[in-house]
Amino acid sequence: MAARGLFLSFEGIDGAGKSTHIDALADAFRAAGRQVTLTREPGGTPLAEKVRALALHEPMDALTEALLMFAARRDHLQRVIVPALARGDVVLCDRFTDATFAYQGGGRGFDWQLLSTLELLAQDAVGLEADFVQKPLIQPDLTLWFDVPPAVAAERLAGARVPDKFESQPVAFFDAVRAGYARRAEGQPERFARIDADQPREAVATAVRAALVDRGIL
Ligand SMILES: Nc1ncnc2c1ncn2[C@@H]1O[C@H](COP(=O)(O)OP(=O)(O)O)[C@@H](O)[C@H]1O
Ligand SMILES: Cc1cn([C@H]2C[C@H](O)[C@@H](COP(=O)(O)OP(=O)(O)O)O2)c(=O)[nH]c1=O
Repeated sequence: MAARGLFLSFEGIDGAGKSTHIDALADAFRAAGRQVTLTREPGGTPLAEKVRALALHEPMDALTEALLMFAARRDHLQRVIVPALARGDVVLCDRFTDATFAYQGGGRGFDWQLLSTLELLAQDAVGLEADFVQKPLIQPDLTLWFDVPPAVAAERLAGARVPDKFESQPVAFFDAVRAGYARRAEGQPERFARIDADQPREAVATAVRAALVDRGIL
C-alpha cells in the first residue's frame, strides 16, 4: 500500500525566503523514497494560474480578491492536491489558505470570520471525492511559517525581481500580513512550525529540517 499522503504548505511574507528552500526539501523527500508533487497558490492548475495572473496584477476590492483565491484553491484541491494525496505523494505547496487570512485578512483588513466561512466552503472534503480524508476540512498536515521582519524581507527583494501588486506594498502592509500569520499560528499551534527566517540560508535550511525531523516527517 502507498504511504499516506503528506500535505505541507510554506508561508511567510514576500521575500521571507520560502521558495529558496522548497526544491531542496523536495530532493530530501525523493531521497527518502517519496513521490513529490510541487505546487503553488494562487495557481497549480490552468484555471488557477489564470486567476493568479488577475489577482497579482489587477486592482480589485478585498472581497473579490478573497473569492478569487478560494475559487482557485478549490480547483487546485480537486485537480491536483487531493489526487496527489490519494496516491500517497508528499505535496509541497508554496502558500495555501493561511496566505488568504494573512494577506486579505491581515493586510487588507477583510473580515476574518467571513474568511473562515469561505474556507469551510472551499475546503469541504465532501464533493472532493476524498474518502480517505477523515476531517471535514482539508488542511495541510504541517505549515512551515518563514517569519522575518518586513524590513529584512524588503531589503532581500530590492532588485531581486519586478514587484507584483502585493510586493509593491509598503512595509506597514507587511506588518499587518505578518500579524495575520501570527494570529493563524496562535489559533492552530499544532499545525504550524515557525521558522526564524532572519538568519543566513544555511541556518534556515537547518531549522526547516529540524522542524520536520522533530515531527517524524523526515
Ligand atoms: N536567508 C536568506 N538570507 C538572505 N537572502 C535570502 C535568504 N533566503 C532567501 N534569500 C534571497 O531573498 C530573495 C527572496 O527569496 P525567496 O525564496 O524568493 O522568498 P519568498 O519565496 O519567500 O518570496 C531571493 O533573492 C533569495 O535569494
Ligand atoms: C495564496 C495567496 C497569495 N497571495 C499573495 C501573496 C503573494 O504576494 C502573491 C503571490 O505569492 P508568491 O507565489 O509567493 O509570489 P512570488 O512567486 O512572487 O514569490 O499572492 C494572497 O494575497 N492571497 C492568497 O491567498
